[in-house]
Amino acid sequence: MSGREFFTARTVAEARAGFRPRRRTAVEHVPLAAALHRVPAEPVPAPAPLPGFERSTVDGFAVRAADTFGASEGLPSYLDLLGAVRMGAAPEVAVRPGGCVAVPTGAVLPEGADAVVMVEYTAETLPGTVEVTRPVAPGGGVVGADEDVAAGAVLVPAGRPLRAPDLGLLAAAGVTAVAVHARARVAIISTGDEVVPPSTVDLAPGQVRDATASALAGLVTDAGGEPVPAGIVADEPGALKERLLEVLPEADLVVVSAGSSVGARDETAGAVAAVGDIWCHGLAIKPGKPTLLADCGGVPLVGLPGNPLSALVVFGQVGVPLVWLLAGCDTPPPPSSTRARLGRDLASAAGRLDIVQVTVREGVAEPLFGPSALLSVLTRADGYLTVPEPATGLDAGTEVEVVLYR
Ligand SMILES: Nc1nc2c(c(=O)[nH]1)N[C@H]1C(S)=C(S)[C@@H](COP(=O)(O)OP(=O)(O)OC[C@H]3O[C@@H](n4cnc5c(N)ncnc54)[C@H](O)[C@@H]3O)O[C@H]1N2
Ligand code: MOO
Repeated sequence: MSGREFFTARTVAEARAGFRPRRRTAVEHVPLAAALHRVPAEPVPAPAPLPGFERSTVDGFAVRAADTFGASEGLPSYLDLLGAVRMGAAPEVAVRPGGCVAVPTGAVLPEGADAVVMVEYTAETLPGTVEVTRPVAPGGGVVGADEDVAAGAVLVPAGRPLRAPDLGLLAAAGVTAVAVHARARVAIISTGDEVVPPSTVDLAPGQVRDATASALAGLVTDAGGEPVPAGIVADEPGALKERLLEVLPEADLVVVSAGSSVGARDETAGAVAAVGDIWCHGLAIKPGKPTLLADCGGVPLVGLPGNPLSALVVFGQVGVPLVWLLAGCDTPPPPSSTRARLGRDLASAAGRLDIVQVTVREGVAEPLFGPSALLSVLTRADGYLTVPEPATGLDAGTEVEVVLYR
């Protein structure tokens, strides 16, 4: 095989299914205040039922439902008002046949009652007597002692990033710390003789500031990972291998941008082959074909195309799911998306996944064209659509799903 061709090219679907490291980050305990979007390492069971007591869900009167059957505006049921339940306190009075007890929303249901009639369907025309003008069924206006969560049931599952309501449920159950996977540490290496740090004020002819590393760090953070900046490596034989050997022991994932294409100075594949096994070199995706995936002694490595736009597109497709997976999350939280009509025809090649940047205005997705060398195509896009691997294109007017950037 000529050294100027990609070898072991794969589809994105193959990479997602087959390039799945076994490695997972360690488990740590974090307080609820630091647990948002973290991934529980184990399901968290409820230590006790929730809400823990039978509870009114309305402001009204606790009753025996049977005492209200047949009640109407014309022929109300008349019940003796026996007392009231205070919030946050045990009831001091029970409901007996023909009686009722005033209860606020959320109060303990007094003994003897099996329903709460809403205050709107009652009137206190005589002191001590409550007229009920609408029947309530047994269980109406009440939640059971374990209706939210039964004792021992799962409050939050393992492997799904915690959302705001999860924190609320854990707090309600008195669980104030959670065992979660540590954030995946993602070492980010840029390569190229022309690439200089963003802080460089005056550029020599041909130099470019490192755009990719900062943007990748953002994607890593968004995916719950911890970006570890690992600098810029020149296109010198041996330099990348040396840097890889430095960062690998401390990383859960290594990302190398540029140098994986077919140019004479493209050193990435050689350096990676020296420290690990290349799983694929060349991915059937546009943009982003010069992508490399490797296993470096259990640490996955993603070699990205040099063009920053392509690097970010590929990292979104194959890198972001890895950052989640390494931290124990099999199924990353779905991005928000919207349906739109495609504004014009799109051509594609069968067997290749196309990622097309679009704007969305009034339900129409308009593709943004331009070479992958232009990063601003990404900053102007509202989101992207995909032309699936088997398709040869999409016709204008087709309904498409646009994944939105946030
Ligand atoms: N003969 C061919 N030439 C190219 C092909 C091809 O198939 N045949 N593919 C093109 C595609 S597509 C891409 S993408 C690039 C990828 O090349 P490399 O991964 O080897 O990357 P470089 O050549 O080093 O860089 C490409 C481009 O990106 C700029 N760059 C690189 N790193 C950064 C960074 N951190 N920040 C900002 N800009 C960066 C670099 O200066 C180059 O302009 O190859 C095409 N060529
Ligand atoms: O794959 Mo290049 O990554 O299309 O710009």
